[in-house]
Amino acid sequence: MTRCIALIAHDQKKDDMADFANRHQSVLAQWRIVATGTTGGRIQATCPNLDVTRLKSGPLGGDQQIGAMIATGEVDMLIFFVDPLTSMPHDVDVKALMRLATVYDIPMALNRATAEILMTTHTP
Ligand SMILES: O=C(CO)COP(=O)(O)O
Repeated sequence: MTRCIALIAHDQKKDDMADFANRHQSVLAQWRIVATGTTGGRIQATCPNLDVTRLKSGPLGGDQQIGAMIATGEVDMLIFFVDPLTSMPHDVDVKALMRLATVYDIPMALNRATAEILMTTHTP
């Protein structure tokens, strides 16, 4: 079964995520991709050939959905470009997602430098 990668970016990091997805399009195409709603929309607009399953927007439960998918073994790797300089109403959801990625010990990149490494070291 194709392994699944989750892609998420906070608003200030969405340009970065769109660029990242564009540059790694051929590798990402080998994964099943899930994303929070707005991030997924940006990725699809930049990379129309990628098949992206869009969940709810982060503040409306998208982080929690991805956390649940980690808990059920449906998400194998998380790339989350976080904005460390803006406070978020759904900060508790973000923390819960990171906690579950840690509990289930899946590869998790929270910035681009680490995401770049995961793209070269982890295959679906
Ligand atoms: O807020 C987010 C993650 O916490 C991202 O959600 P969106 O991709 O819907 O903006």
